[in-house]
Amino acid sequence: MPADLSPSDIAKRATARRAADLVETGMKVGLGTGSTAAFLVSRLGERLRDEGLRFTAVPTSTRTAEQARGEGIEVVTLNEAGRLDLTIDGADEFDADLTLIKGGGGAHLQEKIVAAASDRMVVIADAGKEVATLGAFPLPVEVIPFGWRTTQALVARTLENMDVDGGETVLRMRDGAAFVTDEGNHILDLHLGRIGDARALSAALNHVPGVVENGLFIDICDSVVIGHEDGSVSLRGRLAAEQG
Ligand SMILES: O=C[C@H](O)[C@H](O)[C@H](O)COP(=O)(O)O
Repeated sequence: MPADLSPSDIAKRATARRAADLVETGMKVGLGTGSTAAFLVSRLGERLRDEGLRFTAVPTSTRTAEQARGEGIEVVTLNEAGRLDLTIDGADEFDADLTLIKGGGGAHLQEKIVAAASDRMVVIADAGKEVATLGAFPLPVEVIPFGWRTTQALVARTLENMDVDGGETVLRMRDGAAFVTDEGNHILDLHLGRIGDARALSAALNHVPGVVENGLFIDICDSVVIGHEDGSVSLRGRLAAEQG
């Protein structure tokens, strides 16, 4: 291992390298966003140069698109690609049902659309992201800028009727201003502590006027590759079953 990688980065690199092996020449692949996904894109660039791997990528953010192009990967839009074979993406939390919280980097809207367009979604995550109950990580909710304070109040009222422990809703900030997503929207981070019923919460949040999409991914991810700090990986879901 290179001395400059932290234990956490060793875990991220391990999961990314294992998932990168799933990509085959000719595939159309959704590329996630975040620090773990960055290891994936870098590994795919290596495979492209070393093994002649050729595939088409649909990135889930401008950040990932820039990195992928820099690696020489062919990037197309989702509209150009249509149906995708596979999406590989990071997550902020996942539970035993492979329900996810995503959006810590503010990219969950594009990520959810790309994952939904894919035959399968494989998550790459370090072991610390596995939880018994979702909700310690604040749930990102993308809202349109128009009237966001009203949307925030409506979201707060919605949470009063939900099976959660907390209800604080915080506008995400960056450099002293409201964070702006690739789609020109803002993010409310919901500090819930515990999410008792992710399906009910997701439906209720997406029903609020002004909400574009929340960061819960339900029945979308089929496998998780978990990276450990010793450089090993373990599998959950379909990939675990396939590998026996
Ligand atoms: O919006 C960002 C994405 O959902 C990321 O995949 C998620 O936040 C995990 O990021 P990281 O790999 O940096 O922990």
